[in-house]
Amino acid sequence: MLIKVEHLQVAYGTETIITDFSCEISEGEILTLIGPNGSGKSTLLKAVAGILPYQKGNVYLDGKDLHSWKKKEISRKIALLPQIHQAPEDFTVRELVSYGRMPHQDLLHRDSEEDREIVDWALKRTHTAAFAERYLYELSGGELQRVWLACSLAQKPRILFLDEPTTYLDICHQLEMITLIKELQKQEGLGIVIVLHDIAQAMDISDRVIVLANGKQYAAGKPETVINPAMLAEVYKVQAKLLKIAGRRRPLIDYTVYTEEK
Ligand SMILES: Nc1ncnc2c1ncn2[C@@H]1O[C@H](COP(=O)(O)OP(=O)(O)OP(=O)(O)O)[C@@H](O)[C@H]1O
Repeated sequence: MLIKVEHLQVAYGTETIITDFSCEISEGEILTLIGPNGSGKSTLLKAVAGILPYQKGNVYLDGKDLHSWKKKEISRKIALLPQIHQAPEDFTVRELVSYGRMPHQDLLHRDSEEDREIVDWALKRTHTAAFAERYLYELSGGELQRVWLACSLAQKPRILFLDEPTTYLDICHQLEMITLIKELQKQEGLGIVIVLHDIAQAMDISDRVIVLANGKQYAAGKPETVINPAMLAEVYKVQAKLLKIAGRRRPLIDYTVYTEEK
């Protein structure tokens, strides 16, 4: 286990968003966070990645309290791909991805041969090498999403936090992203914590699922155990049927929104 979270509490001002949250995160597994809008998923990722302060509880990275790590050291182990990204549009793709190497560099060691090799590897891994010399403003939303993933990979982290990485992608590129995430887990041994709104995708991709509701852990476990009609009714207020399909490892989900009885 690489990350251990104990009784975490995170607040914005006087409003507590995460209350008493505990979990463990290991390399080589895909852990998916699901939960309604505003349930605290992004807040949780930011706090565990050391970007947002937390008010109570403990986070241990490699057995050491997160507060005792320098930000740069955390960034060599955890890369967070947020929902919203900002970068000057006059950056080229390669320039942006090269920024992923910063946690491994200092003033005397900038842009080494190894850095360039890792940037090339990240571009290749995310199928973005073909437009490495283009400016960011020349990319589609889906291409840009993959470039940001390349930037996170260039950090060479052991754990990747991905906040809704499929949201702006068409169905083909969503599937491509999901396949890439599975490859990164299997071939690179990365631990991946991913926030998803698509429950079927969560069912398909995850080794483990945590359901967050109102800043608390509602349920955690294998996707086929955690994702069930009772959870979907209570947490998401939808009626759902899980449909078993021959040849598919996990069921499909058919939803209906509850309607007021006349
Ligand atoms: N910087 C901030 N200051 C104050 N409140 C915030 C801030 N960021 C988020 N919040 C609030 O914290 C709550 C949880 O937000 P968060 O973004 O973590 O939820 P989420 O589960 O990721 O939501 P979504 O699925 O909509 O992305 C929301 O009510 C949000 O309005």
